Amino acid sequence: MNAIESFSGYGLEAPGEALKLPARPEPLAMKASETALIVVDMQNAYSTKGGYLDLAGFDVSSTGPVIEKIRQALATAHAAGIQVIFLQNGWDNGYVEAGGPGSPNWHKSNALKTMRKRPELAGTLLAKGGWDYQLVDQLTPQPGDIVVPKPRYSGFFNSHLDSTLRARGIRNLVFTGIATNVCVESTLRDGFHLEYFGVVLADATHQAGPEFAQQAALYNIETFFGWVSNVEDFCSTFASAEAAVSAL
Ligand SMILES: C/C(=C/NC(N)=O)C(=O)O
Repeated sequence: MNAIESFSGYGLEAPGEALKLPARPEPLAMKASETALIVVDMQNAYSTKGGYLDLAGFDVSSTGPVIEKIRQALATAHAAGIQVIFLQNGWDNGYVEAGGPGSPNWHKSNALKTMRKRPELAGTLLAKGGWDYQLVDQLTPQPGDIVVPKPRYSGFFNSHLDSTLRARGIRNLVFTGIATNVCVESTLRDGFHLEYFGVVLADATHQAGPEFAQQAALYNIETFFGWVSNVEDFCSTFASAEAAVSAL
């Protein structure tokens, strides 16, 4: 029995059967109705050539297979009745939400730094309304999916993510997206502190930086903050929830 199986709930009995997702360091029991698939920042900025990460010198040449894996996870989530949430990172086009020199974000954000270094890019990176900010064409939200804009690495800061999840009785967060070692890990860690169970589908994520950053993030998650699984196990686990939804 794992931690979730022995948990007695918080007054509301969620419908559906708890399924056991194979994961490291141990399988995780979760109900589709208490689970959200979180797609982190799958914007041109993070996965397309000519987007922010590419312009800032990070390698985005192998994000294609990640997009395909996320598509597979999305198909299963939709069919199984799992709430899908897209996080979208960025700021108003005047960059007020990015914070000025009084914010560490102004000093650490590589998007803001790149625009300061290359004035011809000013106003283009991660600005709402622009191509860089847009979700990639291959991952368009479907009716019923929720898009949560966020202005910092963690999806829980200055956003409606927590209230959106709590209002729906969601306690398990299945993470996909880019970057594993920045916004995925930041959001999963904050979720941990807010009592959400976080699991990352490793092959549906990609790091910003060298491969060791991916491995370090996954090690941290598996060892300290959550669980690590993959798309195939997620899809085969929730195929039975899918069957239950289509029988309704
Ligand atoms: C480096 C970086 C990562 N963002 C993310 N979505 O993980 C950034 O936003 O500057």
